[in-house]
Amino acid sequence: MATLECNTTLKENCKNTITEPMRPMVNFPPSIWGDLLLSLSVDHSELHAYAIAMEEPKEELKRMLINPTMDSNEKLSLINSVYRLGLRYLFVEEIECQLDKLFKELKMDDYDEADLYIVSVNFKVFRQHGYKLSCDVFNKFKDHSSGKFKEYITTDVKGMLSMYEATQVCTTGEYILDEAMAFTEAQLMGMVDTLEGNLAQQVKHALRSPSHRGMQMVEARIYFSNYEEEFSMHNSLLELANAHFNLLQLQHKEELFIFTKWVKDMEFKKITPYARDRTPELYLWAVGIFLEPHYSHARIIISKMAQFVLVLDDIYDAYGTIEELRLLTNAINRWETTAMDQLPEYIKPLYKILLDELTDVEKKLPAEGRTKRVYASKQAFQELARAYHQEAEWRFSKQVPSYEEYMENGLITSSYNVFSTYSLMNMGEIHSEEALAWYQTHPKILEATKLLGRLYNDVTTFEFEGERAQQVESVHTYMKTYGLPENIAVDKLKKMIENAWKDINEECIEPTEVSMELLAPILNLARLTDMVYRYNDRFTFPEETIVEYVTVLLIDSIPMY
Ligand SMILES: CC(C)=CCC/C(C)=C/COP(=O)(O)OP(=O)(O)O
Ligand SMILES: [Mg+2]
Repeated sequence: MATLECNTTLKENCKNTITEPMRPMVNFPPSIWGDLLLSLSVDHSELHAYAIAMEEPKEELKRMLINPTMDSNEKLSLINSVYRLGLRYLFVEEIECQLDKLFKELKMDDYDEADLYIVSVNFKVFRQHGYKLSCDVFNKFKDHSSGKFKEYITTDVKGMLSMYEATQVCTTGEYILDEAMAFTEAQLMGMVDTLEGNLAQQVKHALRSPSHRGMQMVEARIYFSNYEEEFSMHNSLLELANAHFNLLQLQHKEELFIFTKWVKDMEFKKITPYARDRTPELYLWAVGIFLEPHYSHARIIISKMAQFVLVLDDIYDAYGTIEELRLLTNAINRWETTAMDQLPEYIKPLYKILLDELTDVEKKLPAEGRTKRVYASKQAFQELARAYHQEAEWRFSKQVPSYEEYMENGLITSSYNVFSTYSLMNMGEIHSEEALAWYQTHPKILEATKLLGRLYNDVTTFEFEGERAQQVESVHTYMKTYGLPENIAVDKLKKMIENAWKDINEECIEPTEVSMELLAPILNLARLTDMVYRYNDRFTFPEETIVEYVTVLLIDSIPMY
C-alpha cells in the first residue's frame, strides 16, 4: 500500500519557497516492469505475415456479412462476434448496410418465438450500432400478474448472461432493463460457483466487467478464449481474429517501446521522482481510447498527454506546497518559456518538457484550422492546472466546498477534457474540423463521461486518499452538503454513475450528433473508467488487474490456428 508521510527538509530544492515546505508526500507503489519494456522488439516480417493472413478471411467475411440468404438471427450473432472481437472497424459499411435493412424490416412479433439469448443478442447488437430497438422485446419474459421475471429463465444461464450483457446498453426510463440488470446480476452471482467450463469463465468475467463497459482490446482477447463455440464455426472469423489480435499486439508493442523510450529520454524518473511510474499502464489507456492500427500517431500522443496528466496530478495533490503550486499554475497560464524563471528549480525541467512537447504535437496537427485546435489543446491543459490548483487551495486552507462547487471543478480534474481534446484533434484531417466544432458545444456524452470519471474515481478511492484529500472529494462534499451518512452518499453517487452510463448510451443512438467514429473515443474513456475504478484504483495499484491486462494484451501473443 502507498503510505503518507511529510517531508520537511526539501527547502533546498525550492529556492523560491520562503516557508518550510510541509509536503503531503505519498510513497506510491513502484513500477513492476523494470527494463522489460525497453527490451520489447518487433519483427516487421511478422507484422507483414499477420497482415497477409488477414486478407483472405476478411474478404470471406465481407461476403458472409452481405449474404442475403443468411438467417437474420445468425447474421446478428455474427455481427455480435465481429464487434466483440474488436473487428467492427474493418466492416463498417457492410455492417451498417445490413443492420439498416434488418432494422427496417423488423416487426415486433418477429420476437414472439425467440428465446432470451436471441432477443438479448439482437437487442445489444442493434443498440451498440445506434438502432433503438424497443426494450419492450423483453416484456414477454415477465409474468405480468406478479410483475416478476418468469421463473423458467433462471434455468437458462446462457440466456441470462446474454440478458445481463444487453442491459448494459440501457438508456434513461427503461425500467424493465434496470430490473433485468439487477435480477440477472443477482441470479448469476448466486450460481457462478456451480458452473463449469467456458460458461463459468464467461459468467465470471461478465460479472467482473460486462463487455459493453470493458476495454475493447481486453474484451476481444477474453471473447476469443471464452466464447470459441459462438464464432469458431465461422473459420474465417477465427482466422481473422487470430491474426488481427497478433498484428495489433505487435504494433502496440512497438508503440509502447517508443513511448517508454520517450519517458526514459525525458528523464521523468529523475525529474518527477514523487510521481507514479506507470508507463505501460498509461499506454494501455491510449489503446483503450483507440484500438485501430491507423490511430498509431494519436495513441503515442495520448500516452504522452497521460504522462503529463499523471505527473501534474501527483505534483498538485501529492507533492507540491501551495506556494509552489501557485507559481506552477501561473506559469502554465502564461505558457511561455520565460515563465520558467519564476518556478522552483525542481519544476523547471518538467515545465520545459511540457511546453516543448505540446508545441511539437501542435506542429503535427492538420494545417487547416490549426490555430483553433492549438488554442483548444492548450486551453485544456491550462484549465486542468487551474482546477487542480483550486482543489489544492481548498485542501491547504482546510475548506470543504459544497458538492456543486466541488463537482464544477471536479469535472475538469477528471482530466477527460484533455484526453478527449487530444483524441479528437489527432484523428486526422477528415475528422478534425467536425470534431472541433462539435467538441466546442460541450456534448452531453462528454459531460456524462467526465462526471463518470470524477465520481467513479472518488467513490473508489476516497477511503485510501482520506487523509490527503482532506474531504475535498465527492463523497464527503456530498455528505456535508446534503447532511447524509457515508453509505447513503456513496449509494447516491453510484446511482449517478449508472445514470451517466445511460446518458452515454443514449448519445450513441441514431440520430447521433456526430459519427460513431468521433463518439467512440469518448465512449471508450467511459469504458476505461469502468476498467480502472470498478473495484479499486487499479491505476495506483496496478498489480492485480492492469498487470494482467498489459501482459495478455501487449506481451503474450495468441498461437496461430
Ligand atoms: C486518467 C489518466 C490515465 C490519467 C493519468 C493518471 C491519473 C491522473 C490517474 C488518476 O489519479 P488520481 O486517482 O490520483 O486522480 P485524482 O487525484 O484526480 O483523484
Ligand atoms: Mg491524485
